[in-house]
Amino acid sequence: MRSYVEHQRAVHALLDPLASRLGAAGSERLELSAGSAHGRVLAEDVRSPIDLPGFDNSQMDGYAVRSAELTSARPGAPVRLDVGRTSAAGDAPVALEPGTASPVMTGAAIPQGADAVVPIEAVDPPAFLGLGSGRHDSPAGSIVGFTSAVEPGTFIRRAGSDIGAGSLLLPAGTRLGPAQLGSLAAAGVTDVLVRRPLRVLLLSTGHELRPPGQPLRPGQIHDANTAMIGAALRECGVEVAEALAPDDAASVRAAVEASVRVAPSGAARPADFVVTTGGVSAGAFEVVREALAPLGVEFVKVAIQPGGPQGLGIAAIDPDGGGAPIEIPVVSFPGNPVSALVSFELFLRPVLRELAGLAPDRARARLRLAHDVTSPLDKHQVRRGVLDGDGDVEVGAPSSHLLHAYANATVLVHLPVGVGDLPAGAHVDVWRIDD
Ligand SMILES: Nc1nc2c(c(=O)[nH]1)N[C@H]1C(S)=C(S)[C@@H](COP(=O)(O)OP(=O)(O)OC[C@H]3O[C@@H](n4cnc5c(N)ncnc54)[C@H](O)[C@@H]3O)O[C@H]1N2
Ligand code: MOO
Repeated sequence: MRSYVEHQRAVHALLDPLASRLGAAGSERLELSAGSAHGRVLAEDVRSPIDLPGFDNSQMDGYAVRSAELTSARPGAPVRLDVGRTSAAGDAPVALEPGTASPVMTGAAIPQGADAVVPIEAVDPPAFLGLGSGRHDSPAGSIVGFTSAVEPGTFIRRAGSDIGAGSLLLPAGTRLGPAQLGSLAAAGVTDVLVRRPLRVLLLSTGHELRPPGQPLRPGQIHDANTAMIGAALRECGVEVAEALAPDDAASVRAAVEASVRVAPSGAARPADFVVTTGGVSAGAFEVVREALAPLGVEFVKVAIQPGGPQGLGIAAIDPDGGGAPIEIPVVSFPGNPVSALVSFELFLRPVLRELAGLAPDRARARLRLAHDVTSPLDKHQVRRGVLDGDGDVEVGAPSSHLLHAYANATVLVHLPVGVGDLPAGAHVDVWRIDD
């Protein structure tokens, strides 16, 4: 039986070569306004076409001044200046006449001739004179006083201080989240070249399965794995094609063969890899094993619970007969829903997130057990748990059909090989799954 870490490495080695398909060759250009670039990864460097800020502007609501005119300003000996023209956000720059101070608003262009801004709170009077309600400039004859000197540059946001025109805004490989999309928008960028996502065929197998919404005959159950593993794959930036295979090896094989064909219209791209659930253990109708073992997929037992029976390998497929075989990586998970999702967390999620330029690991912590637990000595057991009011771990039952309990869990609890009985208060490693 292979260890969990050995199998994790094997899955990594199987899928890591897919990185070569994610370069600029397979990339696509997306309009940022459509929102579809969110979460995608840049395929090329993006340089800023403009300075940001685009012009010197004020960091405060206040008065723009010539600092040299305020050098003598003291609390008992204020410098009084005539109020000049106002600069509001969106106004073209105005000129600051010598001997005047211009009302300037946050984000407004610094008037030509000014070299500092004094916040309104520090001005006498600490209010704009006659501005507002449709009045843009203070009445003629308005005067304001300043009671301290000001350093040149105070409260001025210089043009290009965030980034200069032509400088690297975002390097290739950047994942486009809110801050990155905002930064591109601020620079006026309208479209970007992004890496194409990997595409997977997600094949759920089982004669008993019916999609949610279809009536169940005796012995039938709803297909949970397609929705669950499909969502888990999408969270890793993977594009998912779903298929529910009837319970025979020929249809499993046909679904995998169809996934590697290039559609003549170019509408649906061929899959880069295949993930299956079900049909891998010791039963009489193990269709995945029957269909894919002859093509080169290996079925193994991993010292883990849940998720013991696993399959992986390269399937060599000759979709049109007689041609050169197409090789496609396959990862097969057991059908029990909890087993399938735990398998995904341990074996597939890290490598897929790495390929997508996302953080591969779950947030980890070492926490105390709220109660005694028992785990099989020869298996790495992964239980689902929640934290109690003290932040200690309440560990759920181990059975791999308890999907509802998984849906309410906030941590995966790791009880490695060699751990048998653990008392309340003992420390265990947990992965947070509550994001
Ligand atoms: N004699 C043995 N029996 C079993 C062994 C074993 O070593 N010897 N291993 C057990 C373990 S552990 C697991 S895990 C399962 C794995 O079975 P399969 O991968 O072959 O999966 P199935 O038999 O197809 O299904 C198992 C279970 O999960 C339900 N299922 C399957 N697909 C779905 C789905 N898409 N949505 C919801 N539920 C699904 C299925 O109805 C079964 O109840 O084998 C044990 N047996
Ligand atoms: O490995 Mo099975 O996943 O224990 O239920």
